[in-house]
Amino acid sequence: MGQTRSALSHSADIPSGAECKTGEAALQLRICGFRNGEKCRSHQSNRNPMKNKVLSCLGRRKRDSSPTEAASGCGNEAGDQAARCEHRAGKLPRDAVVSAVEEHGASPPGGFESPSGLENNVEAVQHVVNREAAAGSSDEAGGGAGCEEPHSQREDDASGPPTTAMEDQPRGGSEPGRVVSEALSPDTLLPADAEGTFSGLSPDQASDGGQTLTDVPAAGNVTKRGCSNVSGRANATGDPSKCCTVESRTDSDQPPRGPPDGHGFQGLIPKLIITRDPSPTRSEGTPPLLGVRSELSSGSCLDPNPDDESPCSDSGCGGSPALMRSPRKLSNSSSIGLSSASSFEESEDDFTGSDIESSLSPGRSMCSPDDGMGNKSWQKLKTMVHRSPFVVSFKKRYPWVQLAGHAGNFQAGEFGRLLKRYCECEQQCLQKLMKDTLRPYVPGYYGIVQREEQDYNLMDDLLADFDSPSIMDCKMGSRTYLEEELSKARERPRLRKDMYDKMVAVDPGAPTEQERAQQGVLKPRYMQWRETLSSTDTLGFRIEGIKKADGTCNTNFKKTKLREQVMQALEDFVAGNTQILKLYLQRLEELRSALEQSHLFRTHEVVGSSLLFVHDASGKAKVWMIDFGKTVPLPAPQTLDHRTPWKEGNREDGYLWGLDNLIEIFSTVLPQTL
Ligand SMILES: O=P(O)(O)O[C@H]1[C@H](O)[C@@H](OP(=O)(O)O)[C@H](OP(=O)(O)O)[C@@H](OP(=O)(O)O)[C@H]1O
Ligand SMILES: Nc1ncnc2c1ncn2[C@@H]1O[C@H](COP(=O)(O)OP(=O)(O)O)[C@@H](O)[C@H]1O
Repeated sequence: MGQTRSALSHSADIPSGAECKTGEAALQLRICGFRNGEKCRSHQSNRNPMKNKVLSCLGRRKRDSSPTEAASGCGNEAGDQAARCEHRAGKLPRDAVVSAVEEHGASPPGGFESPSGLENNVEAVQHVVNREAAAGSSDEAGGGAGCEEPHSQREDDASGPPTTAMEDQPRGGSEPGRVVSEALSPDTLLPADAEGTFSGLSPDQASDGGQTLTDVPAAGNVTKRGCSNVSGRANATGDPSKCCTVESRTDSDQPPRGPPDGHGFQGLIPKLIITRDPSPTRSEGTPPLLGVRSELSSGSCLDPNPDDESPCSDSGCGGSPALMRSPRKLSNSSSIGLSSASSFEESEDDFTGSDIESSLSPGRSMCSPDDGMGNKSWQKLKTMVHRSPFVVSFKKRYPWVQLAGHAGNFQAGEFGRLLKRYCECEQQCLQKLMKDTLRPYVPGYYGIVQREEQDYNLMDDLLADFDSPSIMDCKMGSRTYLEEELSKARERPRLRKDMYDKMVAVDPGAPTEQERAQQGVLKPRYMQWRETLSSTDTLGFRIEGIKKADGTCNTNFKKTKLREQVMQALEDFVAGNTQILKLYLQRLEELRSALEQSHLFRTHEVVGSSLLFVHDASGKAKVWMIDFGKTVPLPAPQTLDHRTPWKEGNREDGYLWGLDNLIEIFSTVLPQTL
């Protein structure tokens, strides 16, 4: 992929003394109070700013801390926690949250049966509605708040989504959430095809223990940028000094610049080498893989806090207390491939005789390692796969499956809803989607709820209306990381041991010699490797996972790249059912039209979002868009057509190009099933 550079990243200073400790876990969902102008959410006892705390609260999954990572000596845990908390403490507060589920007409349709251990939670479910800031359409404005405090004034918007174009009304009907203005600096492109030289360890390494290096582009055109905040996160203090600022520079011989917070750096200078992947691609120019060869200073360590590189990462986008309270990432979680939501397990009766569980016996399991190598980490994933049923309205009992994504991100909600770990970026997007033409194609969104001191986005469970559904997750787009993540990797490169391990698990030969020596890769490098290994790069989408009605599941699609391979997977998914294929095709075409008309879509970079295909034996088949954790507004008046090949800086994501291909492939498969 064409490697130009943008400078959308930012960082947040970590105020000292931020209190990270949460109070006693409240075993309820409850109204989230919020004081206007609050600057450090970590002081709220009902917040859960700590990733580790979250993990310990959920008590199910945690970061894959390999011995190497554990022994990396990057600071003690308490210190790391404090640092991370403080880091997040510099992020945007949520202004106001009030409301209860009853206000939104979401009373149970009757017959709700609380699952074991969930009674308190269910009873106490409170629908938290953010009063949207006065600037209710920051997206329309194209962002622009930068590092400012969010608006404290909120509009009381209890209106539901528009009834037009609403195939699926949310079961609630309130308009939760808030919009936070955002700012981007469109003129902050860094040079293409850069071979950067990274230098030193930035001061924040000491706090988060991460492998943070400071880049020095070999040839550069680094323009000055201010408090840009691509994901709506900003320095909660509003202190410009805490905003990311990169000095203008065009001379590669300039001394290395420090991290965005203005700190200097020390240490040896590792080197970033952009390598080129020979795979066919549609990106403009000669899009390279971001191969990174860092010559790390001795004594440096790998990043034990790898989740700070995308909007929903705990510390990644610089300065949102929303993130602070709700770290989204479990670093190795996606490698799980198929997992159940941890809290479904926690809160529900065990469901014995799970077909998925039984499918995981060696004889049946399809969730095998990509390369069949039996790598330990992948083996471990298999044992984590199981169904987690929960009781919902109408006393319907059904299993819930998380096909991809981050483990522990989901909890059972009620009334056919589920809770996804709060991510501010996703919250803002879902909120806006409730008013967009895309509304029928996304899960209904009901606001933010809190459970056990963790905030969640409450949304429709798309499986709720299906019986023994077959499910497919297709990640859309030709790029799976934000431009921001790329620039961030250059500015503050963090080696990801977990990603290195995932890479090696699939292909031991994939890491470069340097990466092998470092036992780590940068996130964009890993993501690009995944893209070129799969059909993302060549078709603009990839299959992440498939679970079939018979309980078999397959997340072994990392190397599914060729059109024919995809076709085969689709055929298998629908079991040759022509009717289902037709319905899917029709739905995809409708979705395409809706996308082409969507204001939100036009004005957002949509990265890492998936299409969730669901059908069952009754003949129902639907497709929804999910996962908006990396759907970020563009600076006005920029828009995307989502088909133009990506060239860094244009922010095109290839979503529609991928959808075109997907539709075309479905159209090809269809006659073959007749
Ligand atoms: O699928 P595998 O190969 O495991 O890689 C995962 C997926 O790309 C995740 O995307 P998604 O959330 O769409 O599944 C991504 O999360 P984000 O890009 O959303 O952050 C993870 O990054 P980390 O969360 O940084 O580990 C990355 O490790
Ligand atoms: N609204 C939903 N209804 C039903 N299943 C969902 C829903 N959202 C996500 N899932 C399941 O969870 C998986 C991961 O979702 P995603 O939003 O991509 O998580 P993450 O943000 O952790 O990547 C999906 O593949 C799907 O199986």
